Amino acid sequence: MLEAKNLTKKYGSHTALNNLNLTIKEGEIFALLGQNGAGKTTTINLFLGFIEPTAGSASINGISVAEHPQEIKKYLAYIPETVMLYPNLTGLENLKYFSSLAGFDYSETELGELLNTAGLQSQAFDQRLAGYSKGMRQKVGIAIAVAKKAKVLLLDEPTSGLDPKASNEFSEILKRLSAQGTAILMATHDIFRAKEVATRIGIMKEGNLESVINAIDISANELEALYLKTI
Ligand SMILES: Nc1ncnc2c1ncn2[C@@H]1O[C@H](COP(=O)(O)OP(=O)(O)OP(=O)(O)O)[C@@H](O)[C@H]1O
Repeated sequence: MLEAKNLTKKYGSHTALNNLNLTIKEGEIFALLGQNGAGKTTTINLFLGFIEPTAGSASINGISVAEHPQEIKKYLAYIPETVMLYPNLTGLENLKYFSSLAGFDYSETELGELLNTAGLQSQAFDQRLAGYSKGMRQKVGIAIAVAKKAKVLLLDEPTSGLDPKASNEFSEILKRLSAQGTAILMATHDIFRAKEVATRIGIMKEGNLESVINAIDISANELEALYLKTI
């Protein structure tokens, strides 16, 4: 579970995130929409402990990120817009390395199963990352998250630059993870994807979470209209 309580980040006199109150429960996918500079990445970075809040708190499974930055790493996985892995290692080797850092020692068969579950084609397992497409790298990122048994997944524009098929596959994997109880927070510019994959959608403007909608209650067209009205 992710929880923000009065979470605020200021840079000098500029408020990047203003008094965010938000709870994302197990099995929920929360999509954050908003223009460039609205505060989406700031929110994710506060949950990751990359930056310190000016006020308020971010917690993961009830543990304060600012007070226990190392402990919360056990529970979460992060997939940035561009997954940074070792280009000279294969997909399998990257997965082995990153899961071992998290304390898991998987067999070759288990590593293959994890990559398979994340949707990577088996002929790519032993190819170097340098030759992977963005979609393939995202899949290794997902496999690492699953290997770590992450309870919380943070994603920053994960589908930007993915072709529609890769983006669709990615959404299906997220839905599967949420069905298994993972709490997911995803910043995105893709209104259609947000409607399709999320359980709830938040629209941010100038550091404020202006509206929160249940995805089931709104069509993609209505969401787009609300987004344009809000920003
Ligand atoms: N290190 C920093 N120093 C000063 N201002 C910053 C810093 N990081 C972010 N900001 C400001 O905070 C605000 C929120 O930025 P943030 O990156 O969270 O937006 P975003 O919604 O993720 O935008 P994008 O869609 O472009 O990724 C912006 O006005 C940005 O300029």
